[in-house]
Order: sequence, then C-alpha cells, then structure tokens
Amino acid sequence: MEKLKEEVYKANMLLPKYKLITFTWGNVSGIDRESGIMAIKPSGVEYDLLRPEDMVLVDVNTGKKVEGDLNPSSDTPTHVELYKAFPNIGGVVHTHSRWATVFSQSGRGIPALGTTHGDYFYGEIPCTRKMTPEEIGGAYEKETGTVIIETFKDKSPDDIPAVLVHSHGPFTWGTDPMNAVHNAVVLEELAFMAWHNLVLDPTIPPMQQELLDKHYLRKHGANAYYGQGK
Ligand SMILES: O=C(CO)[C@@H](O)[C@H](O)COP(=O)(O)O
Repeated sequence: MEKLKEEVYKANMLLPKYKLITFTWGNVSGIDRESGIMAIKPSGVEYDLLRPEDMVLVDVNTGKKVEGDLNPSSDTPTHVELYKAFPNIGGVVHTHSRWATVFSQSGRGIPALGTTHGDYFYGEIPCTRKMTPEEIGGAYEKETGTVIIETFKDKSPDDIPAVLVHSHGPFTWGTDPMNAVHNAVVLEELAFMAWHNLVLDPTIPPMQQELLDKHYLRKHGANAYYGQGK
C-alpha cells in the first residue's frame, strides 16, 4: 500500500498549492478497490509536516483503521460512505475552499452558467439539505455521507463529481485522488465566477442545454471523442 500512500500524499499536498485550504483544514483520500483499503490524511497534521508514511490506512468495509500511528481524518466516515455508495470513484477530497464554502453556507447549489462548468460537471453542483439535530448529534461524519448520497438519489455522481454540504463545505471525488483534486480546483473557480455572475444578475439563467451537452458529452461517457473520457 506504499504506492497508494504516496499517491494520496501527493494529492493532499496540492490542496495548499492551489490555496484550497488553510492550516490543517481539508483532507484527501484514495482507495484500492481490490482490497477495499483506503488511505487518508491523518487528522490535525499541518501540510508542511506531512509525509507519505503518515497516511492512515482504513478498511472501507469496517471503517476501522488497519495501519498508521496517527488518527485518520475526522471526516473518514464521510469518505467511507462515499466509497461504499459510489462504486466508480477512486478518490475523495474535502476542503473549505472559500467560494465553494460561501455557496455551502448559503445552502445554494452552483448553477451551470458556462462552458467551463460544462466541461467538468453535467449540470448544477447541488447543495445538500440541512442535517437534522439527530444526525448532527449522532454519527455526524457518517450522516454527512448519508445526506450527500441522498442528494444524489436522482443524479449521477460520475457526471457531477462534487457536492456542497449545507453550512459546511465542498466534497469532490474522481476516478483517482488527483482527479478528485482537479475537480476541487475547478469547483472553486466555478464558485468564484458564479458568485460574481449572481451579484451582477441574480436572475441569470443556466447555460443552454445544447451547449452543456456539447461540452460535457464530447469529453465524458461512452461517446466521448476528446480527452480521456473520464
Ligand atoms: O470539516 C472539517 C472541520 O470543519 C475538517 O475537514 C477539518 O477541516 C480537517 O479535519 P481533519 O482531517 O484534520 O481531522
């Protein structure tokens, strides 16, 4: 699992590089689907002190730590729920990136307003409902995963690899940890642009469906004819 730890470590180190986090906020994980073992950032560790060997291994089937001297991220149960519910993902990212967190705190999704959005996300990036007091007071991090999964009951997590958790912040995912971080960086760009669009014109309509189809479907899915079809 050293290769997985190295991959997850490198992905975590992109969060400060792309200014998606401050201090010890956020975390990235990756999964080895064959073994069901996930590597995740340790809890509360400063990024500039982080080493590949610090990544903590967790069994997604049990949610229990299987290797590591440090505690896994406090968000580990959320990552576990997403890997169990979304079979095609290989990496998960959580940040408190500023503009995406503004939308999360407002309880608003990020509408698809232009082709930059359409290249990566096949429609609005949704915000979850507020969690109930029971969910907050219970297995909070696991229930955070539950409300994310509920938000995708009629959406494809492969076509919209991001969510805004109400009053909290964004989670993104992807085919591997690097792809999940790529989606987190794009999400922050889209949030920045969408916020300014909504300030300029709160009634701005979503982009034309034909344009969204063209930009998303040419790079994603079975009929993709550009990119890697991810
Ligand atoms: O969402 C939160 C706190 O609101 C967490 O993601 C922290 O930002 C990072 O926690 P650790 O991964 O260090 O436990």
